Amino acid sequence: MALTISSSPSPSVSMGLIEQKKGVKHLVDNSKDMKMLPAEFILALPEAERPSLAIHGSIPVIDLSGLNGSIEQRLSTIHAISSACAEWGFFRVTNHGIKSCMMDEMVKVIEEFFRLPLEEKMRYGSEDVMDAVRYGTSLNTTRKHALHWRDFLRHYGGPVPHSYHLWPDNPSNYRDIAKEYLKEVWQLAVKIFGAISEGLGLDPNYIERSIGEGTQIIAANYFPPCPEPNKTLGLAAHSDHGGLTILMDNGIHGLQIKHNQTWFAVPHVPGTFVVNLGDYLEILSNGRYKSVEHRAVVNAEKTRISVAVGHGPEMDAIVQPADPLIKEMSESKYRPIVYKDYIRGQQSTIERRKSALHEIMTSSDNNIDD
Ligand SMILES: O=C(O)CCC(=O)C(=O)O
Ligand SMILES: [Fe+2]
Repeated sequence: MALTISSSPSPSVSMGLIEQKKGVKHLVDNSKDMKMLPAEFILALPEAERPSLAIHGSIPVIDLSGLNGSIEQRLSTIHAISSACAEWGFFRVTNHGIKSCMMDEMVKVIEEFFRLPLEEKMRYGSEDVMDAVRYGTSLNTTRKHALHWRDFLRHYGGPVPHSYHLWPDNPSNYRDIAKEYLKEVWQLAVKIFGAISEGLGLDPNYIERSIGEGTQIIAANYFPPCPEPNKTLGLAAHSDHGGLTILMDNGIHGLQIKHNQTWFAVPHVPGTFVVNLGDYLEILSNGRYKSVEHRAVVNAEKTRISVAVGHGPEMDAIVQPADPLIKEMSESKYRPIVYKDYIRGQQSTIERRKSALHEIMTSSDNNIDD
């Protein structure tokens, strides 16, 4: 069922448009002892999809040190990654080579950014989904929809971050820390892309070659405590547009993933990353792997921060299934599309889920609800 703006009368208070655009941190900071969720945030979620009903589960855990081990270890790690991609589309990585202190430092500087006065953050305010740097709130404030309980900072990274000079210069160490973090995360993504290529029976460099210079986008999400967390979401169900997202948070639970039509809560495990497949890999694998819907739930007590970094092809690349996989399956299950057009379309939806991907599927027998 679609998420729609609740039509039932709500006893909650209501906010003006200007106030809405100031975001949820500002709202919470300026409302003493808020007990009720403002009506604009109430999401009409089907009963079975209530955040509190998610099952506590565990996703596959991949020890990446296996990729540098003996031939047997390497093959068994690649096999474990392929199975995780086919069965879950989500896995946790350990021994990934990024130091915990760097992860902590990144979360800390993001937290400092969100703690800046509103005017300072608004220097990066943008409603254009393609802008290189954007501070904002909810999902898409240019269109009327039930608001999401999150503020965000998004910007491009990449091995050579062309937009570096546009990134926040306050906190003063933000650029240095983010640059270093994004560089390491990029290398990690390339390593996993290599294993996924091999698992798909492709040349080990196939995906790396396909993404070329690539596109890396960081989305730092800030979810303050919410007065009625079961009535809204920090981020509603969506799949990511890129190939791989590498995600961490500040230790506060909130990520849920849809697996076999059931929402699973994914716990925080210190020092690890959660990796998920996005639409680009579903397309490239010609549907062998599916991007997975996930969402962020909020809680009444603690602020949650998550840092998601997506990795996809160059903006002007034409996204389509890998040739060898089209030949193997005797059909192409997705229509070619320029990646930036795909992103623009996906980011402009308000009922996100996997709607953008469904638009480019060539046959209706693709499992719509996977
Ligand atoms: O907050 C989370 O755990 C998920 C964030 C996410 O899915 C995103 O930014 O795309
Ligand atoms: Fe996501």
